[in-house]
Amino acid sequence: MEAHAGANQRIARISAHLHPSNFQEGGDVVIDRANCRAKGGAPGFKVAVLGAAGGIGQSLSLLLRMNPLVSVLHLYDVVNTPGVTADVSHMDTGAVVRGFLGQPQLENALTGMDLVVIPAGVPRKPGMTRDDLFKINAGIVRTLCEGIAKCCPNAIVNLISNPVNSTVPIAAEVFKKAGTYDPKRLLGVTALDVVRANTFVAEVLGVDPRDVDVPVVGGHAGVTILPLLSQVKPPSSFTAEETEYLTNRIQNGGTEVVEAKAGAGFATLSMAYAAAKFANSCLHGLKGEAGVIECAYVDSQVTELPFFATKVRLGRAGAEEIFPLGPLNEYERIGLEKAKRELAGSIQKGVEFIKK
Ligand SMILES: NC(=O)C1=CN([C@@H]2O[C@H](COP(=O)(O)OP(=O)(O)OC[C@H]3O[C@@H](n4cnc5c(N)ncnc54)[C@H](O)[C@@H]3O)[C@@H](O)[C@H]2O)C=CC1
Ligand SMILES: O=C([O-])CC(=O)C(=O)O
Repeated sequence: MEAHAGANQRIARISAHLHPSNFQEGGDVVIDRANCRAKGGAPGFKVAVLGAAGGIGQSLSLLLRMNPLVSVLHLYDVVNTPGVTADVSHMDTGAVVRGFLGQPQLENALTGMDLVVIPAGVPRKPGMTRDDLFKINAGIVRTLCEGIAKCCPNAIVNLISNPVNSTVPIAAEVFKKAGTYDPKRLLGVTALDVVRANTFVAEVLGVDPRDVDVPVVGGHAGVTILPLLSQVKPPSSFTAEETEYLTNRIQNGGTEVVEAKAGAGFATLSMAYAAAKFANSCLHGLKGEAGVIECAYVDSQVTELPFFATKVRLGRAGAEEIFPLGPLNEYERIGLEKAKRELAGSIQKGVEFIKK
């Protein structure tokens, strides 16, 4: 009889926590195995997704919940997190999932996190450039980074929100202002450019994309996306036409998807895949594994610019080593100059947004 009553109480507790009204009442913990008989929760890292209810955020949350290195997954957005959290929580994987809705719950979403992934903000529409998103996304990134500086200053940050070339400098300035800036922990996510480059190069070579590794340096917009085809692994040579075709296609991969979706969206699925892959590398780095290498847009001394994407080695402290560009051919040297000219302005714009 008593056991029966206990079970009923447990069930009532779970049902109450699942009710969407919890989100409006400021109760942030929604789906938490602490309420269940089996406590669950494998050892691992605590990861937050900010913008979790969006096109990228939803698929990314799904993929992160499948990652055995994630023990706690916090899903934060200004809309729709109750539904996304309930949905993702039904997956029979290990991580505890908690949802957080709206600015008043941002601090709870961030407290104690090891890794914060940010796909929050508006995406572009056909005809827009990534820079057209600056006005709205700059303010969103500032607010979220202020929260990170306050609640989890030691977390690794994976910044996806566009324009990445400017939002990373914005985040850096926010952290500097707060006195928490550690350049190694702030990573602009350019992984989709690498994923695209590997795919398109593999198509041309007629090989499996999983066997291809293309370094993509610079930034994440148009000519600032610079694939180094002379450094492709396995070593390969390309004709001038192939080089031109591949460089253009990699630089305009985002626009290719925006146009194909014809107003109904932008790259969300491939981006979620790329972000999950990149976050996974960050977690392997945090675990202390050796030889974890990815391209990322970081605080850098590789060029005269304060931020630049190159290969980095990920470790317990974040981007522990930043690799030089390596030998470039003439085509790449010209591309590099173009990339730097555009990047300089984008970086300046981000810095001024916080300093003004
Ligand atoms: N770095 C990269 O390679 C790529 C970056 N992106 C960028 O990622 C961003 C998100 O894209 P999508 O997911 O497709 O857009 P989306 O509009 O589908 O989702 C964005 C989400 O952010 C949320 N959001 C807005 N303001 C917020 C705030 N203050 N706090 C928390 N969440 C907030 C929205 O409610 C929405 O759920 C865009 O800026 C897009 O340009 C997209 C593809 C590739
Ligand atoms: O093109 C966009 O706006 C989204 C993006 O950054 C990409 O797909 O690379």
